[in-house]
Amino acid sequence: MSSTGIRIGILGASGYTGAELVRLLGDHPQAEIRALTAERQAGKPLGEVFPQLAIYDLPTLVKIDELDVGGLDVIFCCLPHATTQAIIKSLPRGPKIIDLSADFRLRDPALYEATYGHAHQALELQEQAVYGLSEHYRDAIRKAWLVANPGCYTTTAELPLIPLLKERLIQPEGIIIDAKSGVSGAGRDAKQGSLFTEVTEGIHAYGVATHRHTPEIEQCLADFAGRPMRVTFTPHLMPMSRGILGTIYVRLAAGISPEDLHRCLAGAYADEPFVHVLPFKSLPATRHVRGSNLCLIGVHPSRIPGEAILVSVLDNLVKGASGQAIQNMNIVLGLDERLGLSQRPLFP
Ligand SMILES: NC(=O)C1=CN([C@@H]2O[C@H](COP(=O)(O)OP(=O)(O)OC[C@H]3O[C@@H](n4cnc5c(N)ncnc54)[C@H](OP(=O)(O)O)[C@@H]3O)[C@@H](O)[C@H]2O)C=CC1
Ligand SMILES: CC(=O)N[C@@H](CCC(=O)OP(=O)(O)O)C(=O)O
Repeated sequence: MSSTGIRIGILGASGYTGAELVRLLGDHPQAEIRALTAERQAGKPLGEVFPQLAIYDLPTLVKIDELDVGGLDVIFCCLPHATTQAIIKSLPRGPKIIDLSADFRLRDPALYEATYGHAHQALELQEQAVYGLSEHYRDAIRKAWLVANPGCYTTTAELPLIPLLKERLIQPEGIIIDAKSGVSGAGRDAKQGSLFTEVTEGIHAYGVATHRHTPEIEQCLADFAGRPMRVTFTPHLMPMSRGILGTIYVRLAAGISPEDLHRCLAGAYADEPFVHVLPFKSLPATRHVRGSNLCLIGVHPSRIPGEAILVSVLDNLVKGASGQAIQNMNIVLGLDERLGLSQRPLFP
């Protein structure tokens, strides 16, 4: 291992986002994976849990209390909600932390409690966390030691909406986000709702009017709209392993056309390596981003005058989680944001 390498620990490496980090970091020229943790799978080589990762020379999975934090530059935290905050609080300070859970995303403690059903266990850390939507919080991320990586649905919705709200091209009221996700978004843990028989050959809405990503989306959009935001967000579970597609209905501001929205988005993301706006009226599909850190956005006129439809897609495990986490690590460390993220979409 090179002496200039970034020494990395991954907490929760036996889960989907942890495994995805290992896959992606295999292409990062400076990443040195020094520690991997698991709970039930502790004691095993990661290649036994995920045979596709057996090609890498990796440390054995250990429990978190066996971790040597002092030897690490960066920790990716891929643990379940609520578990995460107590664990991060207990770690010695030093390494930069990129947290993939929802624990440090909501800034208002009362909103956190109302959304997650319990009081936050590490409010002093919450105040120091920076929201990690890379393209829009870059300056704050550069200075952060604790990055709250956004949720997968939230990234899908926020990337197309932020430039339009910032430029006042759409009305802040009446935004509808209809989103569909693959089942890996629910994690690897065995759950009734993730069973083949519950998911195959069908689609269903869930979390209607209550999903915990709604306040996260509203908090982020309010940062750019300069006013409180309320949105309608409905997630659906699809019979596919990866991918999210968000169809977003917006009302145009006075005198604005759907073409203006397209021009704004294309301009806003022209220099971004991971967000790409398709030609006007072209629409993206989840298979166009599978396995990559890309978010693709399409803009289409509505049949209803004064309205427009946006379609946004990403891979929930990459731009929606582990890919964006690596992008954030690169920002925090002052590296080229693209390092380790050159994977092309796997099509079809
Ligand atoms: N899946 C997705 O698309 C996305 C997930 N996220 C978030 O990222 C985080 C990780 O998600 P994901 O990888 O899907 O989850 P998984 O359920 O697939 O993995 C969870 C990991 O945490 C470990 N773990 C579970 N409980 C404990 C505990 N009490 N102490 C220590 N380790 C524990 C598990 O170990 P073991 O299996 O060995 O018990 C496993 O390695 C979650 O907070 C999730 O909400 C964010 C964006 C997208
Ligand atoms: C399909 C599915 O179950 N998806 C998850 C969201 C996963 C994710 O991005 O988000 P968090 O990090 O906030 O968990 C859900 O609806 O809760």
